[in-house]
Amino acid sequence: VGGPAMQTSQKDFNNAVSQLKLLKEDPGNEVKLKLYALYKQATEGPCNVPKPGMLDFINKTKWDAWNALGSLSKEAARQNYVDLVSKLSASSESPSPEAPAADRKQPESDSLVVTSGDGITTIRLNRPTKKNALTTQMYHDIIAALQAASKDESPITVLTGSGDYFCSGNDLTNFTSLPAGGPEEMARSSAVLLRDFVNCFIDFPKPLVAVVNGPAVGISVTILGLFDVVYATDRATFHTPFSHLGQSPEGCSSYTFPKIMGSSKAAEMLLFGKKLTAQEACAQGLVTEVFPDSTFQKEVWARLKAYSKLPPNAMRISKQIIRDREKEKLHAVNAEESNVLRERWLSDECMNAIASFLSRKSKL
Ligand SMILES: CCCC/C=C/CC(=O)SCCNC(=O)CCNC(=O)[C@H](O)C(C)(C)COP(=O)(O)OP(=O)(O)OC[C@H]1O[C@@H](n2cnc3c(N)ncnc32)[C@H](O)[C@@H]1OP(=O)(O)O
Repeated sequence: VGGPAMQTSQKDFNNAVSQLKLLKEDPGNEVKLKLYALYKQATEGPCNVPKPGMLDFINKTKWDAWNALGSLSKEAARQNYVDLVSKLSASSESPSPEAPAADRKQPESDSLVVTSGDGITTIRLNRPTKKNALTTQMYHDIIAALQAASKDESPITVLTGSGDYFCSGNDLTNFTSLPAGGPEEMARSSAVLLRDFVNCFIDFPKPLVAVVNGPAVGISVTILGLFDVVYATDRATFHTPFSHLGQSPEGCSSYTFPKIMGSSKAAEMLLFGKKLTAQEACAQGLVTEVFPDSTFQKEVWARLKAYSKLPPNAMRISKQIIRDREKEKLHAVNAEESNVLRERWLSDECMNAIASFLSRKSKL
């Protein structure tokens, strides 16, 4: 680091600080945290202030990030800061690689990719380095993608993931960017977002298939109870660590899971966070069929392509008959679960669990 670091002048650093304010896109919380830490290190040197208390989430996370830079020199921190800002400026100026389809609003971030072809609209979670954890933006993008898919030409809609995970559930850093209204406002807006997100799955009018390409955690497991068909690789696992996180069930799972697998198996998952293998999830009715990982993609897509040639109106109407009987109940359950979670998110149990996940991160 010594050589190039020495070449970064104070002027380059000041320019980078100004350039950052001109970025067209929000770089996201993790990058902002990194920038904060590098800025502090570059201007004040190694972290020299007392660690904030456990429940002072934001300041503790910032402190952890700064402290994690250890004895990095001011010059090296300046260089890293300048490099990072220049990378961000370059990527925010590069044009989008794909022209938006005329009838579909493209997702706001590249963490979600929506494509259509062979009679199938595929919504792909595309944040593999974070195990496809769902950011707030991704919830909004999935809602928009489902609304568009409900009106598009494809008879079948699929949700799947990129990389080795299907999805690691809610991105736990979502809870660290507190709005002006503080934790209460954060909990309120998250509950509204959760309710709207789950409502889209309840109301989705066509066959909705989950292609579970790897382990699934939290909300990515619970919503499976609202899909019509769930295909899983034999590498997939399914767990909902709600109690570990001081949280409670969502995605209508407090209603769908007992119905699908019986109350005691559902309780083992929802209360104790028991992790199921793909075979177990299939035996309990949460998964429709399990495929060997080596042939998973080939077999599943071949089958879905064949199904997509079935008469689309017949499939919609059949789904409607099945779903309509349950809709009112599902909406009521969703509203209740979202309200309960709103309070849970403000509990010490939940705050401590999230703080503990975040401090695990900062040590990595
Ligand atoms: C507004 C609506 C709210 C709806 C609420 C829903 C409730 C839930 O979904 S509860 C479930 C929440 N999810 C979790 O508790 C999972 C947390 N993650 C993990 O336990 C582990 O990361 C893993 C078991 C998924 C994977 O472990 P592994 O050792 O293989 O990989 P890691 O090194 O831990 O992960 C790589 C990378 O990804 C980050 N990451 C993974 N999952 C999340 C997550 N859920 N939130 C935030 N970040 C996540 C992880 O920190 C690593 O990041 P770095 O490389 O930067 O360290």
